[in-house]
Amino acid sequence: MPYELDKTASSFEQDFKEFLEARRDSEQAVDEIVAAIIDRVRREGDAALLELTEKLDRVPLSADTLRFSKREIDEAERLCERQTLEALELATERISDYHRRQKPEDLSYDDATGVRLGHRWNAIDAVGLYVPGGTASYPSSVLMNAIPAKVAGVSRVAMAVPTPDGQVAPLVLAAARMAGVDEIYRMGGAQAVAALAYGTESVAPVDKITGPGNAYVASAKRQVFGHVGIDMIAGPSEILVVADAENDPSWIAADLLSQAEHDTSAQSILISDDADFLEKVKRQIEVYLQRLPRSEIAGESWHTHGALIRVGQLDEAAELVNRVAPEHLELAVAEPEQLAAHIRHAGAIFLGRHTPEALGDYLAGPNHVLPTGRSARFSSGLSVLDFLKRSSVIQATETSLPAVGPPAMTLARAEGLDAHALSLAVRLGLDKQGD
Ligand SMILES: NC(=O)c1ccc[n+]([C@@H]2O[C@H](COP(=O)([O-])OP(=O)(O)OC[C@H]3O[C@@H](n4cnc5c(N)ncnc54)[C@H](O)[C@@H]3O)[C@@H](O)[C@H]2O)c1
Ligand SMILES: N[C@H](CO)Cc1c[nH]c[nH+]1
Ligand SMILES: [Zn+2]
Repeated sequence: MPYELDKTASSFEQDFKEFLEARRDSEQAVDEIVAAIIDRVRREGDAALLELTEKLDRVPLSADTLRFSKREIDEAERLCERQTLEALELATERISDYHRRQKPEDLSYDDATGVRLGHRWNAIDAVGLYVPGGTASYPSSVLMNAIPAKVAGVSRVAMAVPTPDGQVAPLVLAAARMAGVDEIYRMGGAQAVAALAYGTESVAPVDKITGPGNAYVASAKRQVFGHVGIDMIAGPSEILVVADAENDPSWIAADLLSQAEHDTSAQSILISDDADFLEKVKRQIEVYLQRLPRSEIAGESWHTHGALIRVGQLDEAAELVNRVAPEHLELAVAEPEQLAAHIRHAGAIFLGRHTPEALGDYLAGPNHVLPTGRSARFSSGLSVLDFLKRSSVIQATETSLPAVGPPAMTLARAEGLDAHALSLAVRLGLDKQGD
């Protein structure tokens, strides 16, 4: 059964806390498995990578077959249906258009003392894109990772995708070519993240790893952070819908299942002020679960990590949303903007009854790689900025240094760092002993 919580009940706070913490224990077990995998790949390189890929994805590979060849990508493109490629092209255009608008400008100005200040943006040299592929394939995630990297100007874009039982969706390879990916490797999970971070004989290391994945991928990214950069924790998908009773229950039920079907660890929450409506959605979910192909995954996810929450008034929902900090938030209410004004923590917000989250997954334009596990409290969806970094620029001159140098010397001496003071003093002619 999904959790059923009533905001007016005296046990609400405790129940809600338990609901939010339910996934933590299983995360700890995953962390231990992942630490051992990373350690092996780091020490043994290709040998461990290939052995783990054979064990976990059931695909025997050699150093020669780890990377997809040009011929394999040509062949995959030929296998894709025209209509699907056209939809992918449309998605590429829309996602590119949105992300090009994110490109930031350099900054440069002269302050009142005449010192020139600013910053310059530079692309990261090499990035590793993780594209999930354990139980479903995600050509859309190829575009969402690769397009911002290319817009930023990254020169080496390597992609990892697992090929369980040796299978890969041709559209994944077609999407990689469409988006300009340079290298594609048949590897997934923690071993792929470790190979990208530390490098092996066959995989050159990258500087930053981005992209979504299951709990193993999310844990691996967390554990290699510091050696390489990462975008965020984009783990098992989540949706939170706030809906009034004017909605068609079947629309909302489908929206909740759209994220539940990603992973048994996905999370779907519905908040409403109407108990009858919650009951109708719950019943409709069971109806859909009878017919959806991925109902085994969606059903387990819904029954273990789903929640129906009744509030007295819909405006109480904002406080709960901010505590959950969901990856995706749908506001299926009459005045979505009014409610959205009180939302501070959500990866992406979908306004109104006609904006299902699935639109954002594919081709609305904004990125679908979004923070999960309450990390929307401190991070944002993937963007062009994730593939850039900033160097600040400072230029003082013979005439402007005298204005800012002496107070800097004062601070250096206050810190007891005399060589700092000296490097200013010698330029200002204030180093009496040096004469
Ligand atoms: N947050 C986002 O932006 C976003 C976007 C798209 C997808 N997703 C999520 O990505 C995930 C995709 O998951 P998936 O499983 O289909 O593919 P995946 O590629 O993330 O994971 C598959 C890999 O998991 C590893 N693995 C599986 N079981 C393991 C075990 N017992 N021990 C060690 N490693 C193991 C294997 O190495 C396998 O290659 C879902 O959770 C989905 O919700 C998130
Ligand atoms: N909802 C996922 C992000 O959590 C992204 C996705 C890709 N394909 C379908 N959905
Ligand atoms: Zn989705």
